[in-house]
Amino acid sequence: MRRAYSVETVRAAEAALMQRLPEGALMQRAAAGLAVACGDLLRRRGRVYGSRVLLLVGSGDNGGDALYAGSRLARRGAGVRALLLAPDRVHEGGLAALLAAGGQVADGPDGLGALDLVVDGITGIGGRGGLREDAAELVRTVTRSRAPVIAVDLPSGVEADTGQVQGEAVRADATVTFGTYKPGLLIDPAAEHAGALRLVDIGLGPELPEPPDLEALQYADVAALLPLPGAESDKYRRGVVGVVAGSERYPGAAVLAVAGALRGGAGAVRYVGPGADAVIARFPEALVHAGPPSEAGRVQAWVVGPGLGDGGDARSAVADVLAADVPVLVDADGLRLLDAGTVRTRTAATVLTPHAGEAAALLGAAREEVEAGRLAAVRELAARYRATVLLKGSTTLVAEARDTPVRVNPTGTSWLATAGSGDVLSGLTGSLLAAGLPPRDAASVGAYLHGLAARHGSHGAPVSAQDVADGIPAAWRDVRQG
Ligand SMILES: NC(=O)C1=CN([C@@H]2O[C@H](COP(=O)(O)OP(=O)(O)OC[C@H]3O[C@@H](n4cnc5c(N)ncnc54)[C@H](O)[C@@H]3O)[C@@H](O)[C@H]2O)[C@H](O)CC1
Ligand SMILES: [K+]
Repeated sequence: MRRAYSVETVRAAEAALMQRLPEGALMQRAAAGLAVACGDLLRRRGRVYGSRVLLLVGSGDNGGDALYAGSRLARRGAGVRALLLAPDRVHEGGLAALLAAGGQVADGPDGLGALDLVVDGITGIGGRGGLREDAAELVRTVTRSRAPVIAVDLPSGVEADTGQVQGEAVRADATVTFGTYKPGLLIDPAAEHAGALRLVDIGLGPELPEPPDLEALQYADVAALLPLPGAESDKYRRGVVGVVAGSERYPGAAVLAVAGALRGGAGAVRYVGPGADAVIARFPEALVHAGPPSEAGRVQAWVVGPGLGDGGDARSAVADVLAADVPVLVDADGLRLLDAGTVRTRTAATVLTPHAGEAAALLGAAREEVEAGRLAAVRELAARYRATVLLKGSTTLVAEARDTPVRVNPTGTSWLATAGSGDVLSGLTGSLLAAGLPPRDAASVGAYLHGLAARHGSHGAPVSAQDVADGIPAAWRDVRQG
């Protein structure tokens, strides 16, 4: 499990740890780990000795880390130059160490020549807002040099606590972060700026509280949550998921939601809606029903909404399902037919799976507001609807109304931005609910498998929603084989 903490929590842990350590010890631990990561990258590109390294040095401790790491690379024979953003306000101990190791201070951003590595020590957890113009100009210059970039602690210019990026920010090939992950390293757009993540243990662990502010499931966590049938299982004990989806206008949504549901671990799928012929044609194993969902037979969870439209039938179908005493996942058109009051008073779990536009409608906010503050939006939605919310996007977030960490899905891919992939996700997640997973786990495991299935089908090429559904078994096997 990747766990992330806010800047405030990191600072408190850092302060507590520093009480027990000699002055500057933490920075030395950070710089040592950073130098190792830089050395690994330089060796992959040739060798450390004689390599040309440029440090971008801000006036805080982030710059200090870069300078001490630079001094270690200089001792290993690298040609290290430091570009100081504020020569009058620089980490003196770090600069002295670099110069003592044979490093130099660069005159300016021009005439830097070819570079083998750029180390971004402009800002870390002390950064506020988009990069100031002087720093932004420097970042533009360095980006043009196309040299590989390693970011210190965070790519400078990203918001550590939210993942937001206002204005210019460093785009790194890798980020070496200290003590713990920060939420901004796991959530887009900042996560995209960070590149490959490397966590350096500086001994902060014991000072970090439970629970973390944010967490990201890893293979082993998902493998432990997958519902596996036992010897005594039958299709009913494995759980039956009901799917209310599709309409004259969107018949395919029914087929895609059922496709996802059949691969989510439930023992049977009950389909209710006008798309029965199309569903049966594709999935003869589906149980199909005409008439209201409440007369369709017992289910352990319902999925309602994909391609449902907003007619009278749709409205009554949603109301019918929400009246049931089992977990209900509401997606797509179903979300437009929801009122917070009904959801808040349900005793059984409710899972809402909006994309940013649907989340904005549920919150009465603008879509841009949701996209600019996804973490805040998903938390607000979960609290306001007293539900588990899966906010879809390049990094999908899962929050619940209880005080548990928000989960961020690490397997997302922009290839999932294709029509119908959400229908597959809702069926898959509904199936995990019917198989008995608690709502937060069903939503985060569903998103995890969905992302992995798309990556399986894609390998860098476009995938269709059907490909994603067909890729779920391979993703499931991947997780189990770990
Ligand atoms: N986590 C740990 O236990 C340790 C972290 N270390 C490193 O220290 C930084 C945090 O250092 P701090 O001095 O508090 O702040 P920063 O260096 O991140 O940034 C402050 C610096 O940046 C300037 N600044 C702020 N906002 C902007 C902006 N928008 N544009 C340009 N410049 C900006 C501000 O003026 C300050 O000068 C942490 O990230 C780690 O790298 C320790 O080394 C080890 C322990
Ligand atoms: K940085």
